[in-house]
Amino acid sequence: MSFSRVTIIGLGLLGGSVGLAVAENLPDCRTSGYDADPDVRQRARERGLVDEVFDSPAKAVADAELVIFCVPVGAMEQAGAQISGALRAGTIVSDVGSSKAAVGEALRRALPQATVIPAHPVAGTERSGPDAGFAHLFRHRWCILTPAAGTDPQAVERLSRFWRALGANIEIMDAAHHDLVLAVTSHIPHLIAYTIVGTASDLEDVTRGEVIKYSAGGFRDFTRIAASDPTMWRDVFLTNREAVLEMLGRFTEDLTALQRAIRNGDGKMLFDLFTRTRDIRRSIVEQGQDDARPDFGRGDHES
Ligand SMILES: NC(=O)c1ccc[n+]([C@@H]2O[C@H](COP(=O)([O-])OP(=O)(O)OC[C@H]3O[C@@H](n4cnc5c(N)ncnc54)[C@H](O)[C@@H]3O)[C@@H](O)[C@H]2O)c1
Ligand SMILES: O=C(O)C(=O)C[C@]1(C(=O)O)C=C[C@@H](O)C=C1
Repeated sequence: MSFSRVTIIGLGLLGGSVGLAVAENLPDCRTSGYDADPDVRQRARERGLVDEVFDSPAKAVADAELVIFCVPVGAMEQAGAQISGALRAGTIVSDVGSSKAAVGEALRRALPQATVIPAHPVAGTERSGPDAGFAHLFRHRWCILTPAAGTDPQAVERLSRFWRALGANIEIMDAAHHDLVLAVTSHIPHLIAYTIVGTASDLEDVTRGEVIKYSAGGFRDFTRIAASDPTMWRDVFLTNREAVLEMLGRFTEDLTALQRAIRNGDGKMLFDLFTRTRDIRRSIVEQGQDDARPDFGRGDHES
């Protein structure tokens, strides 16, 4: 059975995209929404991100069968607590947060009576806010569900069906494993982008104007990632601290080995590594996961 009433808490990039994707793919499902920021609520009404925007979180969730929290991961517990007295029995509670173990614990603490199934659509852009969302965001993307052991399998299947209807592919994973994998594939790449753009802007011998003027493809790609929302990413690093620190330790060791290879003129090491990494890129393209493809759902929304 699919959901006929879904509430979205947080109407920025992710919340807005979920609302628009439901309208496009599940026309029989009615959506309601709430955001803590009155300006965002106003813009969400103007853009029609959900069928009805409420000024109170309790009213927004009153008849929901599914509530999805689309707020920064550090705000999940407080956002959950705001609706704790207002949920119907049997409501499924989920989220879209980028880290999963801490978010699952936060939502279960705030809503002990609810069926909590954390989720992470691995899809996004560097943009944020109510103007950033679009209906195709989840098409051909993975959505990872991290239910705790013992979660009702029918509820998990119901949520999986919901995300499949929005175009996503489903993977079910242990929350701790999710956090380790995403530390490598998403969180550390963002940290590297923030670092390299920060370093470039702090240089004394190279002016900020030169950095902007001569930014070639590689650096420009880093600047896109480094433009991502500061609140969201602060919270990701604070909630996925252990996995990020573990992977950062490995990364730092590998970077030091590269530094040594450059100093020692060890061309073979550099060539072998660059050959291995090129093969990874080729595998991604071969598997059809290259988001430069025209139907990947980003194109017309890029600024
Ligand atoms: N941006 C991405 O690429 C991306 C991708 C996948 C998952 N996520 C996750 O999605 C979530 C939302 O990210 P986003 O990019 O949509 O951010 P966003 O800044 O675009 O939207 C977040 C919204 O949450 C609202 N909010 C904050 N606290 C609230 C509260 N207590 N109650 C109600 N509303 C509240 C804010 O006002 C804001 O409008 C985060 O947990 C993030 O980790 C983001
Ligand atoms: O494409 C981008 O701009 C993103 O950063 C999206 C991205 C990612 O790292 O892949 C960012 C955070 C998420 O939790 C999921 C997706």
